[in-house]
Parts: sequence; C-alpha cells; structure tokens
Amino acid sequence: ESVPTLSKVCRFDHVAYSKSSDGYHLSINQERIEDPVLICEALETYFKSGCLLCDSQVESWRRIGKEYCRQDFNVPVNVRCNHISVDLVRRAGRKLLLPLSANVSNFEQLTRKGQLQEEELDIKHSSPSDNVPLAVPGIFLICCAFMCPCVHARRKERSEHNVLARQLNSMDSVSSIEVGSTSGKIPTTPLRVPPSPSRFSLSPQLSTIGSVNLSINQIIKATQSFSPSLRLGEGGFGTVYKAVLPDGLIVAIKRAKKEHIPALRDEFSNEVELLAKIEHQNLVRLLGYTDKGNERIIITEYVPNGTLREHLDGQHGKILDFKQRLEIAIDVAHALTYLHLYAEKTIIHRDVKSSNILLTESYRAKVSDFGFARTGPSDTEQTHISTKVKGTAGYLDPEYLRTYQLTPKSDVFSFGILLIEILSGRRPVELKRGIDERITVRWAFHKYNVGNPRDILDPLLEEVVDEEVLGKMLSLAFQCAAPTRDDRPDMKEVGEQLWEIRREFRKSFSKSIM
Ligand SMILES: Nc1ncnc2c1ncn2[C@@H]1O[C@H](COP(=O)(O)OP(=O)(O)OP(=O)(O)O)[C@@H](O)[C@H]1O
Repeated sequence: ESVPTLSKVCRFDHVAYSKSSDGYHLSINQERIEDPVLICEALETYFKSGCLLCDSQVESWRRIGKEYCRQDFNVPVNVRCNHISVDLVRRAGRKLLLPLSANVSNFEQLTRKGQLQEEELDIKHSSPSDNVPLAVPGIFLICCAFMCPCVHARRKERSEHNVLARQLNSMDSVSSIEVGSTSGKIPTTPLRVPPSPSRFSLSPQLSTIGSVNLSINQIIKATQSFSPSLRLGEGGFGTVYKAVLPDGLIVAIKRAKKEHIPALRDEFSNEVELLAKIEHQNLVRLLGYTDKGNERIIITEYVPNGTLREHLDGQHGKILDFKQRLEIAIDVAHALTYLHLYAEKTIIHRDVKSSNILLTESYRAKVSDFGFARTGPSDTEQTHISTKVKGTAGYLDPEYLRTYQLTPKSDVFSFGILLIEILSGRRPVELKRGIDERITVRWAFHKYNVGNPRDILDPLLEEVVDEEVLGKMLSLAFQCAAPTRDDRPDMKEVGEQLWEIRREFRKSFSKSIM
C-alpha cells in the first residue's frame, strides 16, 4: 500500500511521489518507475514543461528533482501556470497507460485475420509471438514519453508498423482496397473498402430528392458528356465532374464507376439518404440524385477551392495561415457536432479526413463524402452499434478497430488526427520518413512532451504562433486521439474548446501587432 505524498497531473500524465513500506517512489499513471535515470528524465520533462513548477508543492518537487537529477529546477520568471485545461487532461490522463499485455490477444486475433498484401505499402507483419502491444497511438505516446527504455527500439519499430497492419487487417474485403496513386506518393486516400450490404434502404421518392432534378440526358449535357476537362477529381468509387446547369448554377456531379455499380448501390443510397436530411453550412449539400439503368449519380453543391489536403500540400499556391487552419478546424467541429447531436438521427461520418474537407473561396470548410456514414445508436440506452470497420488507415479509431463498436467518438478520434495534420501539414502516416516519424500523432506527441511543440508546426507556416495557443490546440488534438473513447471529449466540447482557443489566438494576435 503506498500513500501519495505529492501528486500532479501534467498533460496526459498523473505523476505521483508516494511512500510505501519499501520507501519513496515515483509513479506515472499508477506505473511505478524504478530506474533512477528514467525518473530524472521524467521529472526533467515535467519541470521543463512548467507543470511541476506550477504545483503548490513546487519546493518539494524541486527537492526530488535535485535528488534524482543533481540539478536545481528553478522557477523561470515568465512561467504561466494555467497552460492547459487541466480537467480534460485529468480525465484523459487517468486511463492512458493501459497494461500493455492486456491488448496482445486482440492484436493476435486481428493479425491472424489479416489477408492483406502489406508489402504494397511497405508494411510488415510482426509475428504474434512478438508480444507487441496493441498498436494504439496513445500507448505509443506514453511509451514515447516515459517508457521507452522498457520497450526495445526494435519493438518500437514493429509496433508502428502494427498501427497500420492492424488498420489494414481489420478492413473487410482487402482485395479491393485501393492503394493506387499516380504519383508514386503515398495516396491521399490510401485505403478504402467498398460498403457492406445495405444499411439504408433506398426509398422510391429518393430519385426526386433535392432541389435539382435532372434526367441522364441533362446530366450528359451539363457535363459535356463527362468531359475530362470538367473532371474535379476521382475517389474510390467514382469520378467527380463540375457542371453548369441551364439556370447557371454550378454543381458537382459524382458518377459511379461502371465496374463498381453492383456493389455501390448501398454507398450511393447511403450517401443520398443521409445528405438529404442535412442542411448545414459546413456540410456539402445534396442537390439531386439519379439512379437509372447503369448510372448512379449524385449532384451536390460545388465547393470551388479544392480539398484541405491539396492546400496543405501547397497545390493551390498560397499556404493556409494559422488563423485559416483554426477556422477550418472549427468548421469541421461544427459539422460533426451537427451530425452527432442535431441531425434527425445521430450520424457518424466514419471517414473524416483532409481529402474529405472541401474549401470555399473564403476558406470555410465543408465536410463531404458520406459514403461510409451511418446512423448511430437509436435507443438511448444503447452506447454503440456493432459494425464492420470502415474508414481510412491512419484516421481509424483503435477502439472501434479492436471491438467493432462504433460511436460518434470514432469521428472524434479521426478529428484529433486531422487536427494534428492541420497543424503539422503532415499526413497521418508518412511512410517515407524515418522510423520515429512515420506515425504523425506519435511523433507529434513526443515533440510536445519533450517541450518542443513548435517543431510540430508545418514548416510552410511563416508566422510565429503563440506557444500557449499552440499548446492548447495540440493538447486538444491528443485528447481527441486518446485510445479509449471515454477519454475523448465529445464533438460539442471540442468545438467549445476551439472557440476558447480562437479567443486566445485573437488576443495574442492583437498583442503581437500592437
Ligand atoms: N462537391 C464538390 N465540389 C468540388 N469538388 C469536389 C466535390 N466533391 C468532390 N470533389 C473533388 O473530387 C475529388 C474526389 O471526391 P470523392 O468524394 O469522390 O473522393 P475522395 O473523398 O477524394 O476519395 P475516397 O472517396 O476514395 O475517399 C475530391 O478530392 C475533390 O477534389
């Protein structure tokens, strides 16, 4: 039995210095740290982040710091002690350090199910006997922060492969996963799977849904016979064209590829039924639908300024500044809050990612692509629905991946990953980078935790971002990407936190130009 004498929550971690029968010891998230070198490293990190210096027991912490590190941790004059929303962090922190071994059997199960040719993505399987922990970013994060020495470097390498491996393995119908990319770069939408049998039945009136009703001939005319010159892009299931209707309205027309039509009926009906119920400025509006003969066509509002991913890649010339990135994050949070809370039924998007965020000319964001969306639990007693895993590798909620239980918190996880992508400019998985940088969330958490949050910022961003604002945004992203759904905030809370961050950003911005 140990009695904590000192206790402090620092970001994701509960740090305690306790007395037990065999003397004093330091523990992080209830995990006792024995190695004095590790203890010093941990304390140093918490001192450097300012966390322990903000504790009322700062003098005691300094004494312990001196004992283990043989150095004085002084209180810098400019330390600010309200740098993170402690309540949320406290909640997130408690459960983050799960017993690693508890997840091994789940990992093995999923590994055995795998049929994917992972060499296509330069991903290797580790054998189940490796006893590699479940590939959950948060666990890596904690490993990164404090437990690294307890996990051998090679294991670390295998583990991050496993993040992908598990995501890939758990997707059904692997043979049809699209890995294709024309440029040889990592594809923007690396892995998607076709929909499973119907979740939404197509009601007869849907062919007249929306305000735009066009015959196939009118669509052919408007798209100049699906002219390549009007092609906006191509997704897993079809090609999207820009079209001008006779009344001058510009629309986007998504046409299913012929070879996919038999399997696509559900994807299209899915998208149509959901879009039809939705009217929100941050969600792409459905205007019409055609389901005739060999054609499946969806007509949506045209969003003129490309995808968020294209902007992060610098494909549109001007680089998004920090304010624009923050506004985009808020728009996406609003869109998801609407889907989760205010639509007729709870809708879970399931494919929140940067290539599904379209931008307007004034850089407002609209969430698109409802191909994987589905309604959440209808019964108030029900916490989740059980369903096959769908989504895009890198953004997939590890708990959903492990349990097949889908809740709106899966979108929250993807949003956390997206937020890091928005800040860093990096894709969630960057296979061409060194082993320590491939899983962006893990790389970012490490940087954040060792007190170098600025290293995470997109190098294309030229402005200096207030460290407190950046810290809060990163802290929020990591909370969203917590491995366990109970530790993630809901989307409404995320939006509210982002508003608060925006207030602070405005304050810091006006100070900087004064
Ligand atoms: N409403 C729209 N307005 C303007 N451009 C659009 C619109 N919808 C899609 N696009 C363009 O078409 C491309 C393909 O979109 P689509 O939703 O089919 O696929 P995706 O989301 O990129 O990929 P996947 O469906 O495989 O995830 C997008 O990347 C975007 O450039």
